[in-house]
Amino acid sequence: MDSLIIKGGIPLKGNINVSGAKNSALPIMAASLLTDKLILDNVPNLTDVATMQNLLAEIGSTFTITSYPSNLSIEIDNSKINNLIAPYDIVQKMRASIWVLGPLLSRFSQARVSLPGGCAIGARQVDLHIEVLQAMGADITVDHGYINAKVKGRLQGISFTFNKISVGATINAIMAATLAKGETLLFNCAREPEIGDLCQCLKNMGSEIYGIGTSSIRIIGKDYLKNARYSIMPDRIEAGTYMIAAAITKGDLNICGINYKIIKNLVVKLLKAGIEVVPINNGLKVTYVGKINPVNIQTNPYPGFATDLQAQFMSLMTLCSGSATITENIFENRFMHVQELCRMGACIRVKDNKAIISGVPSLVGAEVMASDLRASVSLVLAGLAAQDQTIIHRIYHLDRGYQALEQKLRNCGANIIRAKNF
Ligand SMILES: CC(=O)N[C@H]1[C@@H](OP(=O)(O)OP(=O)(O)OC[C@H]2O[C@@H](n3ccc(=O)[nH]c3=O)[C@H](O)[C@@H]2O)O[C@H](CO)[C@@H](O)[C@@H]1O
Ligand SMILES: C=C(OP(=O)(O)O)C(=O)O
Repeated sequence: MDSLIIKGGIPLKGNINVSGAKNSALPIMAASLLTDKLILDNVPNLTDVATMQNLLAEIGSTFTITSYPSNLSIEIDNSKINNLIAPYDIVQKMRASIWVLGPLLSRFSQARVSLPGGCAIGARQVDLHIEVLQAMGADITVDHGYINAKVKGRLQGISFTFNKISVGATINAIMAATLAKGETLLFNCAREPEIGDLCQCLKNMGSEIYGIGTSSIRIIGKDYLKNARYSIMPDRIEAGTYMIAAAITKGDLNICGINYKIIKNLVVKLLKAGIEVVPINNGLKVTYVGKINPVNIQTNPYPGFATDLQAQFMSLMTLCSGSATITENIFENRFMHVQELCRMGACIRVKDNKAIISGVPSLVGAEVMASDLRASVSLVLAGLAAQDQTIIHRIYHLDRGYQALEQKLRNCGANIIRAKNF
């Protein structure tokens, strides 16, 4: 298994271009099942994208992929779908696989999808996905670890209120509703920008969707959707990670290709921490100016502070001049990085869903283990700031969500290499 070796203590300086958003590319690839052909531009070159491609190929999709230095264009042809089963061996690799359920059911009236199960960050149920599709008329049973869904004819438009905010369930419901009979009203929806991106793509495919970006979404179901082309939005979590990299390494980075508005919550917290963040042409300039103040954060559904940036922000707070509290409200087990950060000299206490961080003057390199995607990158950030050498094992998680991570960091002065089978 690959490892990363980082020699820390170098302030990062330069430009980093933000790639397309993983969490937008994945549902949009699944949404392609609602039509015969979808061409996607600015797709990030990530293992999760390859996993979604494998899953769709299993279902019968074919692909024409053009690889550019900074992204992929993917043409998905779904005109010969021949298998409505999403098998365990692919689904267990990636939770986002659950997003083929809504489109398959809505377009082909049935689907059998392996339960995605839990993962390192929490149990991650799919009850809301099932509930909303049942409300639309689907007959759903779970057996032998699979969700079996079918509907006589078409799904029906409904009025439905989610009893909990869920990105995934909102996405499955929206996709299913685009081909349902009649109008669907969804309340208490997640408002993440990636859901807006999906909706814009669905509109290009001929969907009628109102309330995009709000918690109440109205969809007028269509008999069919048409072929379309769409460019994936920039990855706000990747952008936020590099913004924190500038701060934690006492550096100065231009993060290019990100809009301030979708990352405002992090900007506000970085400003409070005493980090300078200013808009530049097509992005943000992030500069360390001599201090890291303690700042408390609480993760919450968008527009709250993103849980996908919690681990990275915790790395930054390990070096703050005081004590900061981080509260994780989305996932019940998203503090796997704490133990590893402590191996590097951080001082963190966890009580229930709160981590109390007492800032230390510096971190020291150590051998650490990556447990999930954002935990992994939080260790990279800590390693970049730490004295001496850090070795991070099990880094395959990083390739799920960070395109060309080492290259982007090296371009800004980082001393980071990947060691094979270390
Ligand atoms: C590929 C992708 O885009 N993943 C993102 C998506 O994950 P995902 O879509 O899985 O996250 P959800 O918003 O659905 O989950 C939020 C919470 O709701 C719970 N829940 C969810 C569904 C359900 O049926 N029942 C239930 O109880 C989950 O266990 C979790 O505690 O949103 C998360 C929250 O912003 C992000 O961290 C992930 O990066
Ligand atoms: C949790 C994440 O992804 P997933 O939902 O695919 O596990 C993430 O991107 O941080």
